[in-house]
Amino acid sequence: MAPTALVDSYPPVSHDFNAGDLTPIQSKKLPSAAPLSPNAGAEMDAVSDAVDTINAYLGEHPDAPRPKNVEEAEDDSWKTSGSKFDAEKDKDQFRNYEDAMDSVKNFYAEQHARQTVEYNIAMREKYLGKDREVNARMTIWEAIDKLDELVDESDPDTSLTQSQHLLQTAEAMRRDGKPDWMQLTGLLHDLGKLLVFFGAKGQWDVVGDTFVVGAAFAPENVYPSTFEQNPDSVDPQYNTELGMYERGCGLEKVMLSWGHDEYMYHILKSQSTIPKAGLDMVRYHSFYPWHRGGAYRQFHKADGSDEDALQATLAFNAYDLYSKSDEPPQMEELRDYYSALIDKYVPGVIEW
Ligand SMILES: O[C@H]1[C@H](O)[C@@H](O)[C@H](O)[C@@H](O)[C@H]1O
Ligand SMILES: [Fe+2]
Repeated sequence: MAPTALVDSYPPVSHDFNAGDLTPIQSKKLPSAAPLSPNAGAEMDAVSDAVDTINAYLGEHPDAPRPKNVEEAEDDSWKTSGSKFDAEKDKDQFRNYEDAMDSVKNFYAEQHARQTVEYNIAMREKYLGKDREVNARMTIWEAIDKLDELVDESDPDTSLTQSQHLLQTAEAMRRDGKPDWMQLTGLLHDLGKLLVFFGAKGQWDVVGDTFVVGAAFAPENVYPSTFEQNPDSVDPQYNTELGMYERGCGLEKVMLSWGHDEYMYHILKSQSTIPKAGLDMVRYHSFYPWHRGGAYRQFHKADGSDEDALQATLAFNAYDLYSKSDEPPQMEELRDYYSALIDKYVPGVIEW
């Protein structure tokens, strides 16, 4: 605000203030203005201590005792408040795979045939193993710009660029008053698609919905018949309800088809301070047969941690999917706002 506006909106300040105008009671309470007493330093210290005490009392002093997990407690409503921005949208217009373009159908035919257990182990070794190579050193903004070189073949719902989709997701959350870390998660969730530039075999091992490998392919997946081309579908180690896993082992122990979710989850887990719920949103956002279809519950851990992850993923999903029909956002106008969130949770140069 311009200084003139400030002056206009308040009663005019009197410039002829005179200490002699103070009533005797007031002047008694104030330390004398001049000359400085030999004790001035000590008096100032006393005043400053008193201010600290008051601030501590108000809970505003950095050293004031604060309730534990104050951030989490404040943010709790995101779990249950749902989404408002999409109230008027026709949800049936999204994820219509029956009438999708051939490129989408061909994408899933290839992905479902090629995502095997063997391939998944090799990719985890390559991208997450202790000897993993750093593919690039980039800030989040550089990564967002780079991702615009990709056109996602699996997506029947958007013709916008990747950066526009990321901003739409984040902006819809911002409009609905979701916490800052969640807005940031919206902005970052697809950056794992950079795998396309880091030696992926194609798009089939980067984008699209994810599913469990190493157990029977669930019918809740899109185009489920295309899994017949996957050699694991006839392997008795893998083609049963539990496959190579134990009931209740927890999703943490289950391998999801390799792609941008799992990769980005690990990048953020090791190089950001985004809370666990945000990491889960990234890790499971493409796991539609699970979060939308209700499949793979046999692997849920009894301690409720997978239910928590499901709640987080569902809270995220509406923004990811239904913001795709929003107006394309103006990147330049939003840069400062999101830069502050990036600096708070995932600053500087990231090792990709
Ligand atoms: O086509 C889309 C796209 O690749 C998304 O990034 C992914 O999260 C979705 O699950 C998928 O359906
Ligand atoms: Fe995604």
